[in-house]
Amino acid sequence: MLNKISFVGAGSMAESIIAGIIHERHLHAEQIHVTNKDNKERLERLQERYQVQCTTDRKESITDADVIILSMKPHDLTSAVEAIKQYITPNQVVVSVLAGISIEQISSIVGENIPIIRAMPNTSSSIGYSATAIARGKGVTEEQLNDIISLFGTIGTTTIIQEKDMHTVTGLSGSGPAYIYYLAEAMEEAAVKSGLDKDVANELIMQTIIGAGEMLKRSGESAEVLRKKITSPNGTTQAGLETLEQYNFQNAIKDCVKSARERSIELGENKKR
Ligand SMILES: NC(=O)C1=CN([C@@H]2O[C@H](COP(=O)(O)OP(=O)(O)OC[C@H]3O[C@@H](n4cnc5c(N)ncnc54)[C@H](OP(=O)(O)O)[C@@H]3O)[C@@H](O)[C@H]2O)C=CC1
Ligand SMILES: O=C(O)[C@@H]1CCC=N1
Repeated sequence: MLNKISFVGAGSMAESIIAGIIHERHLHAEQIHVTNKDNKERLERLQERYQVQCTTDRKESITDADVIILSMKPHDLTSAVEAIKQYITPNQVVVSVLAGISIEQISSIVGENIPIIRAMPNTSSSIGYSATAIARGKGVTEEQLNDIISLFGTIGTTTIIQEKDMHTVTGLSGSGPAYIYYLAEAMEEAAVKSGLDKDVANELIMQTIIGAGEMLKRSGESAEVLRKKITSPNGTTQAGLETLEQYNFQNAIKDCVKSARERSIELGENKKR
């Protein structure tokens, strides 16, 4: 049972999780504490929007928190943790949503005696639709793990994975919503170019994506089978898919996920910012 959670980092991902938790009423706003580097306006905005406890006082934010959620960019991890480390105790659990950074790396900065969990949510958290992968570090108790599963469970699905798979998951479902939005942008542009009203196009695209997602979830059939059911011989879908093939669409997607995965590895190796 969580009484206080503390976000260190108040950007897009922190806000998506906060919005989801508040929306699902998993915790009261006053149980959620948020701090960032130095952007006071951003903290004020979050406080106004969600009534969460925003402060630049790191001691106040960290002390007595059951969970500390690290939600800064990977290159800010060391400086952010150095500033809060003195207030973290072994009965707290640190959850990192950072791409690429391993539990071992976090542990070496936070302290070997602090339990650490890695989570890879996505921005659909804000409406309770995240696909969150969770990897457990050494020293995390069953109770702490269950608390974290239940926290992320309020903002979408949770899947326990081995930490070695975190780079792949980051490139797949962490970044994944952006690939879908990119597709939606192109579909909208094509529709508008053919004379369709933008709002009409958006309504149809949106429902098409939701419907396809729900079919994948509920029909019990594979993506391939579902695709084939739409593709009449010599019909419109076939014509569309043949064009995608000419552009090597599937290879582009495979390379997209691969590049994101490789970037996650690179972030962990601290090669390039
Ligand atoms: N965006 C996404 O879809 C996803 C992101 N992630 C991960 O979440 C993390 C955050 O990403 P995102 O929210 O997009 O990033 P943003 O750039 O939107 O936010 C970063 C936040 O970190 C804060 N910060 C920087 N330095 C410090 C510090 N020293 N102490 C405390 N806070 C600090 C910033 O504060 P200030 O404004 O004051 O500088 C800002 O609030 C990344 O590690 C990313 O890999 C994971 C899954 C999905
Ligand atoms: O682009 C990024 O690095 C982060 C991690 C996953 C999604 N956004």
